[in-house]
Amino acid sequence: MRTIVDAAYTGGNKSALSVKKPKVVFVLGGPGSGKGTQCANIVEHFGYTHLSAGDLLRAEINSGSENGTMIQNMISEGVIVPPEVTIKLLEKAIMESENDKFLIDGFPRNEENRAMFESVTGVVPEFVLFFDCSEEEMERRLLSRNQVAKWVGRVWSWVRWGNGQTWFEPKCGRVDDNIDTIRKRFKVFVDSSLSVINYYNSKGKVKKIDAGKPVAQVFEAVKAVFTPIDDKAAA
Ligand SMILES: Nc1ncnc2c1ncn2[C@@H]1O[C@H](COP(=O)(O)OP(=O)(O)O)[C@@H](O)[C@H]1O
Ligand SMILES: Nc1ccn([C@@H]2O[C@H](COP(=O)(O)OP(=O)(O)O)[C@@H](O)[C@H]2O)c(=O)n1
Ligand SMILES: [Mg+2]
Repeated sequence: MRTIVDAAYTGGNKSALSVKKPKVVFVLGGPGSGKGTQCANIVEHFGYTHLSAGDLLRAEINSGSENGTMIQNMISEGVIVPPEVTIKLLEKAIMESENDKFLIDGFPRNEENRAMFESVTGVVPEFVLFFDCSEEEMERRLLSRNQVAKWVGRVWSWVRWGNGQTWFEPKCGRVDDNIDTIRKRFKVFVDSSLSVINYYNSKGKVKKIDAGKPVAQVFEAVKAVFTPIDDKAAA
């Protein structure tokens, strides 16, 4: 059965989002710049729903969908998945939510993502939050995210098997948080994603945050962006 979301891709019909008209903020920045971490804070303080494009794609792999193998291969290589796949997942998540305010994290990652999202859904972002961070710092964070995931896996298998000698090295963490794929993801960010940030910058929509600082300090800067002007005057 054709759903209203499918209809958006089969020509002629209006996208479901052009009817819902959600308020959208794009959250962009290199891999490891802290998008997911700060989105969790924004959700808590400002009532947005967080949609991570990467998380939606990983959930699609785990659901056993027909696109799963293709997505898995592309993520392992650090390349960008065809936009119709990612947009469909975002549209579905937005339509299934009762909220009307969304942080879209890690999307659009190239011009094709951006142009198709705007033309299919008719939605333009309120603004774009850009986490600016050096590659050295992002690399450190991603490798440490991988280490933390591995230790969590080891402890989990220790608890599960009840002895210190695990029978297997658990496969934990993200397949793309290894140094080779991290470097490829940095290259994709510079070659393809920065142009999206430049595009929105030319429209005066980019709020740039220095993301190289500790989490709490980054969030202070983020809060200033989200706090309405009236509230700032009253504070
Ligand atoms: N400001 C920060 N300082 C140090 N580490 C951070 C900071 N923000 C996030 N991290 C850590 O860096 C890693 C990547 O953060 P994450 O939010 O997943 O980034 P992204 O979604 O942009 O890849 C995580 O392990 C996270 O705990
Ligand atoms: N718009 C998007 C977002 C993610 N992805 C894929 O998902 C991977 C992980 O994205 P992510 O946003 O979870 O990664 P981080 O920037 O959070 O580290 C990317 O390297 C791409 O392979 C994509 O193809 N298109
Ligand atoms: Mg992330």
